[in-house]
Amino acid sequence: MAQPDSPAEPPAKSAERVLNLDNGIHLTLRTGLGSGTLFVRDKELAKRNRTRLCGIAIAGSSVEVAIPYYNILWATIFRGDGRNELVIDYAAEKSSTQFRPAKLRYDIHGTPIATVEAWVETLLRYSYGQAQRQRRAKVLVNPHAGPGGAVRLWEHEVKPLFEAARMELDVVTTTHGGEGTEICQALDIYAYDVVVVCSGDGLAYEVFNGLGKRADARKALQKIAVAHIPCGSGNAMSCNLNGSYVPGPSALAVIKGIRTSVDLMSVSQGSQRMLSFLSQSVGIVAECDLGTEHLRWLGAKRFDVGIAQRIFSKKVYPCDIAVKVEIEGKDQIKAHYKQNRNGEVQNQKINDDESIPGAPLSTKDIQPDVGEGLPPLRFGTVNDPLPEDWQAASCDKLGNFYCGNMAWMAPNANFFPAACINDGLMDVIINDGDIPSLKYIDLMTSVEANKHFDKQLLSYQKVVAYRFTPRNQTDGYISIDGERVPFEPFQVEVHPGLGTVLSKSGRYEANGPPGWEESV
Ligand SMILES: Nc1ncnc2c1ncn2[C@@H]1O[C@H](COP(=O)(O)OP(=O)(O)OP(=O)(O)O)[C@@H](O)[C@H]1O
Repeated sequence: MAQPDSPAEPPAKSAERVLNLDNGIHLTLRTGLGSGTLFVRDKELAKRNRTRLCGIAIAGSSVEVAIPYYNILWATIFRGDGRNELVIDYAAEKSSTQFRPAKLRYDIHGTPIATVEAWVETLLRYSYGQAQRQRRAKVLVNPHAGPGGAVRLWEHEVKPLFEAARMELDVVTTTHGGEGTEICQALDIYAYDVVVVCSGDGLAYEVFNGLGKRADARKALQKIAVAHIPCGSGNAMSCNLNGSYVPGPSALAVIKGIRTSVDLMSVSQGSQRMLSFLSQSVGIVAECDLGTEHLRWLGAKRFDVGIAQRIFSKKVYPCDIAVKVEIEGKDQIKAHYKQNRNGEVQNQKINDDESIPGAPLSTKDIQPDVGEGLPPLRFGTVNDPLPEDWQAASCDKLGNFYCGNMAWMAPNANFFPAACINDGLMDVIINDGDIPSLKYIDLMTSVEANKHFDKQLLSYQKVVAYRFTPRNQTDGYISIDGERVPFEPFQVEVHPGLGTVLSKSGRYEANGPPGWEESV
């Protein structure tokens, strides 16, 4: 089980680490290698949890149980009529995908209250680390997301944990498409810390766009973190930020999540400008996503079925692509990933103070700071002349154009292993569509094993902007974050660290491109 970051110094004094209560109850806070755990010496509790608690086998003493700090949701002193009680709420692991809130209650009449208060504060400090406690959340639940069931998942798997963590919840079940945008456009950004979407990635797209449409867009995107509870079929955002595609562990990751700057992208098409947080695609992947809506009941499997159905058709998508490339060459990209990964501690917004600026940015193209709305477009719109220093190419045989801002696009689909959360760069992969079927199958199936990155058939670049212009086709699929947009030219540029999310570790949870550790 993942642990939160090491608690900030100063370390607790020994009296703050061990709490001795009546009836032989000892509560010990143990940090250090492999621990970060509350040990509870309590015969009765140990008897009830004979073998395991929170997924941790009980070692050594048969009267001691272990609860990782990561699972601690809250601790408080309940002051009753002449009887004070220490109450500790934690997430008990029912299975690897399900947590249930549970409580420890101990009478503390024989212990000075100040001692217990100090111990409680130490426990909370260790358990939350850099994460904000008791977040105020606007929760949006899309009852029609993915295979359905988001309302049930929210009620049973998530809400009880959020409540046990004493989060302040304002819940809306959406009634129509676009409501996420409307709500976030009008949101009182000083009344909330986070917008949590219980949905697929579509509702997160609406939230970013709602915040982006405001006159104070930049402030709103910095002040309000966006978090995802996976209830759709792809659930990319949660895979990347929570390291999970199921609601229970994701709920815990959101409770303990760290505010982190995330790159966002502006897409201009016709006279429209929209924000994209995840991806844009044209070709086989776009068709598999948007052309399989009728298979929604299959959950994530609908993408596999879509790929299999299309791979033999050798369909090509003629187009012009112009790119402002920042890093070319797979070895250089691995080296960039390594650099970024090793220095990424800086990517976290160290606390929740809204005045903390976004993460340090590695891109050379920082946008000028003008006004409070969305940053101005550095490269103009799709209707402007193409900048001269962009690499332009005509692609007659394109099979797949895929631009990603996150690594996983769905569970087991780490399409962009070199993606970094706020390096100010977008990852673009391109492959032809007329490659032999068996090689195509090999290429597509190698994504699941994270072996596609080094394949010669696949080009992989890091870019700051591009323009895509379809040619010789009357209609087709263009996907922006999984939403269909008109089959017309579009242009995209990245905004370094413009958005804010809650992440488990201040970076994407994916493993990186194969062999990045050895790159120089
Ligand atoms: N109550 C509702 N009725 C109809 N549409 C809704 C409602 N609430 C939200 N939507 C729309 O549903 C779209 C898809 O939502 P979402 O991403 O949450 O689920 P999904 O598409 O099923 O998930 P995935 O992208 O993983 O397949 C969103 O663009 C949103 O506009």
